[in-house]
Amino acid sequence: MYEPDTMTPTIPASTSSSLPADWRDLFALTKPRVMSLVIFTGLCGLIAAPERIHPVLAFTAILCIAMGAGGAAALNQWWEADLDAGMKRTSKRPLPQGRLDRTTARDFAGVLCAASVFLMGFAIGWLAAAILAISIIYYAVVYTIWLKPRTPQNIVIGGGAGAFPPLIGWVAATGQISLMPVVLFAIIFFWTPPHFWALALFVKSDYAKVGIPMMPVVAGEKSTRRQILIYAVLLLPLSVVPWWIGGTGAVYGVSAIVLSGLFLALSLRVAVRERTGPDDAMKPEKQLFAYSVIYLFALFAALVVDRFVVL
Ligand code: HEM
Ligand SMILES: CC(C)=CCC/C(C)=C/CC/C(C)=C/COP(=O)(O)OP(=O)(O)O
Repeated sequence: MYEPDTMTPTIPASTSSSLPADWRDLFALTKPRVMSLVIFTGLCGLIAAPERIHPVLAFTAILCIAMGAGGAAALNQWWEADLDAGMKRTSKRPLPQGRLDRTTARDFAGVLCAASVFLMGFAIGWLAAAILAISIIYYAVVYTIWLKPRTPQNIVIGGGAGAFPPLIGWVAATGQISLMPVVLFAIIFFWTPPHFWALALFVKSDYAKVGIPMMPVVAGEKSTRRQILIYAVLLLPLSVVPWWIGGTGAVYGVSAIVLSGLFLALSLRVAVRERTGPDDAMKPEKQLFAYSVIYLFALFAALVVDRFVVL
């Protein structure tokens, strides 16, 4: 396991007492901004699928994805409260700030996760429920507890967790797994390393401080930049596969080429760049991170638009 230089567990002592749970803190525990894209990709998977389900069932399926993903994110923060307290970016979260006690967070997370899987199973189907359960375990246990503190490949392997939502949406609509949702899974899987390492480059010192072996900390900036480029290169043809296999029309295909082309251009700029010093604002890295989020929203929106527009 990667050995940290220093550990700074600085959670206020008040977390051990029982605090009244504020709904805003519980909501924050679900990482709502990250989850907005998780929910969106799940919804797009459901809409892009060739079969329709009743709107109430569709709403229920998306609610289950939101509850499961939010519950897993809450479990992640329950487990990592000490680490979060030591990092500038995460130190304002409810647990490190002592606004919520750990038992409440754990119970809230457990209820959300269990309810999401059972509701999905009873209302939609047990295949979708099983994949939802796998993705929760993947994020909360395989990534958070096992991979994240051990290997710089944590987010490459762990990226699978966040790639499941469109597959779950698709299976909720059709009841089965086919090639298209597997390709959608692969697109998010290959998108995750550039998405995350762009951010990791400019918060590297945070991760180093608490001993998390993120790629820039372990392999260095140069290697991380090169690896970002490799994934962006692979992502371009992969994002066009849905069109190539006849799963979508030209609206999606052309959008994928344009969006992925820009993704590649921004990644290339990050890859060839040398940091100029400690005051370097890392603007290209921040732009790539911001664009990665826009990219995935736009790509999945194109998938849905394509379904309704016939050229
Ligand atoms: C192992 C995989 C991933 C890792 C390690 C990761 C990590 C991160 C981190 C650390 C942030 C900063 C969030 C914050 O400061 O609270 C972030 C932001 C974000 N992530 Fe990811 N991410 C992953 C996968 C995903 C996936 C699969 C999605 C959605 C499909 C996603 C969507 C987002 C969004 C929308 C933001 C921006 C949130 C904001 O506006 O602050 N991420 N990600
Ligand atoms: C349905 C379901 C369970 C979906 C999974 C949702 C999902 C997006 C998983 C990806 C993992 C993720 C957001 C990691 C954030 O990294 P981190 O937790 O290491 O970030 P932090 O340092 O901000 O805590």
